[in-house]
Amino acid sequence: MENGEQEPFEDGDLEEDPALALQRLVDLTASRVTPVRTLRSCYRLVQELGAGTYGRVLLAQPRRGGPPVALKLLPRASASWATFLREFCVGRCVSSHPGLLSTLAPPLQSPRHYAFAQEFAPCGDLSGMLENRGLPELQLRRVGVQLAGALDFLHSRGLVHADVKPDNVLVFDRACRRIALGDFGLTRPEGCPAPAPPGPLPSAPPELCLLQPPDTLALRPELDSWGLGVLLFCAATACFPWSVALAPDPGFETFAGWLTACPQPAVPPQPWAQFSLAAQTLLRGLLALEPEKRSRPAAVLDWAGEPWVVVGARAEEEEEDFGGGGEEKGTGGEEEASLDEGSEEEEGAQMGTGS
Ligand SMILES: Nc1ncnc2c1ncn2[C@@H]1O[C@H](COP(=O)(O)OP(=O)(O)OP(=O)(O)O)[C@@H](O)[C@H]1O
Repeated sequence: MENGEQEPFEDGDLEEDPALALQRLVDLTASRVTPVRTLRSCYRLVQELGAGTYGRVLLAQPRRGGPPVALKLLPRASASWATFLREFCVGRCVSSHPGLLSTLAPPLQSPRHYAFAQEFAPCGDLSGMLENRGLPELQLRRVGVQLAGALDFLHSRGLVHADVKPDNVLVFDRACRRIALGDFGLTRPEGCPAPAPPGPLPSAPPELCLLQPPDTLALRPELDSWGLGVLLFCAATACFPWSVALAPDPGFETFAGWLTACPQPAVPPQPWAQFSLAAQTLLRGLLALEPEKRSRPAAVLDWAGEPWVVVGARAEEEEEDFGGGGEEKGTGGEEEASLDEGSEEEEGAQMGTGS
């Protein structure tokens, strides 16, 4: 923290009871949020990086120097103080792991926004890299291994991410030597009640899709195993295996039929036949229909030394495509970018006009 007081975070250690420890951190952090008249007093706001359900993420250059950051803005009109503090605290607690996006102190509040900075990923999120085609074999396995390590770390701290999907994987280089899982907005201690998803989500497991509001489900790490299985499928094929993990979705029915067929067919149905036997075994484990039978994310490591995709083996030049410099986002020119109205209206001016 900037005020020189010791920060209440101990290298990802959430102590004996993660829920109690997280609440203690939230309580301590509440008095340490720095009020600012405008975010522009601390940052030069460069461009919008993305927007989600809860807020916007801006590329920002700290005025005191240092590398550019991704500044997450949660509008005070819609985001609760507790939600903001919890997302910031979880992010700080897990920042020591390279597979989890680092969150930077201090948390800020301006008249219209709660905000905190995270390390900036120059290649954006994984869904942006999957617009036309799946990742080449090498990158695919790099993504799998890093996410397995990240989730294993999170679970060992008693936390469940609960929102593993391509949009939440940030990419630092197009060869995927470093990727990191971000967006800890839904991350909670294991055992916390999870509500039914607001609508059909392709990354949600069957037990969550079956929930009828107001019923809830206790969060378990197996939820993230399922999310990881769906994500690996997406990363390999550039599409989701189903719209929702419920019958009568045809993609889900095909998969569930393959999983439960007795005897097993010699060749799996499409689209699963494009995976190697190693990857089929991995995906069947991560995507087991019953949560208690699901593999832990670390199962990825058992299969990381073998090819995962057999059909449409990619040409070498494609691999090189992904290894190059690519379309990294920079900090732009010297001028501040003009962003949509609504970013910091309290400042009474569009970005690009003030300093
Ligand atoms: N550190 C970062 N570096 C680069 N881009 C980022 C970074 N963080 C977020 N983004 C971009 O902003 C988008 C939204 O970020 P984030 O998922 O944190 O917001 P959200 O409102 O919580 O979204 P969601 O609706 O998925 O919950 C990401 O999908 C990504 O494209």
